[in-house]
Amino acid sequence: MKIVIGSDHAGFPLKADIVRGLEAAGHAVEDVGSYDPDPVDFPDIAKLVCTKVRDGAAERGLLVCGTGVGAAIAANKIRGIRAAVCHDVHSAHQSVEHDDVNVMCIGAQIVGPWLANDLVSAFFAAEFDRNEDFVRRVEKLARLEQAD
Ligand SMILES: O=C(CO)[C@H](O)[C@H](O)[C@H](O)COP(=O)(O)O
Repeated sequence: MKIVIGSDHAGFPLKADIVRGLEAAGHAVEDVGSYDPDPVDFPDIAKLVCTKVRDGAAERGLLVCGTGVGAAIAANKIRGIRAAVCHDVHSAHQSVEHDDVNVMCIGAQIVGPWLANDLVSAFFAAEFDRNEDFVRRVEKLARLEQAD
C-alpha cells in the first residue's frame, strides 16, 4: 500500500521504527517530516499528511505525535479525512472495517515500538466492510462536513 507518514518532535523517534516495519512489510512509505527532533507544530505535519491522503497521492496516512490526540484533532478538520487515535489492536482494525478511517494517529509517549508496529500492521491490513449500515454511517460523516 502507498502510505504517507508524519510526526512532530514528540513522535519523531518512534516514526523511524514504524517506517522500518512498514517497509519490511512491503509498503511504499512517504515520510513528510519532521526529519529531526527540533520542535514542530503537529497541525502543520497533519496538514501535509492529510492533503496527500485527500488528494489520492497516498491511500492512507499515519501521524505520530506525543499522545496522538492533537494530530487526530488536526486531521479531522481536513475534508475527506477520518482520523482516529488507536492504542489498541482492535480499534486499529475496526476503525477501518466499520468507519473507513484513513488516517491513524498514535502517541509516542503512550505506546512503545512493539505495540506501535502491531497497531500499524492491524490498521494497514484492514479493509472497509461495505455493509450497508457502515456505508450509511460513513456517508453521514461526510454530510457533517457540509453542515453549519
Ligand atoms: O501530543 C501532542 C499533541 O496532542 C504533541 O505531540 C506534544 O507532545 C504536546 O503538545 C506537548 O508539546 P511539547 O512541545 O512537546 O511540550
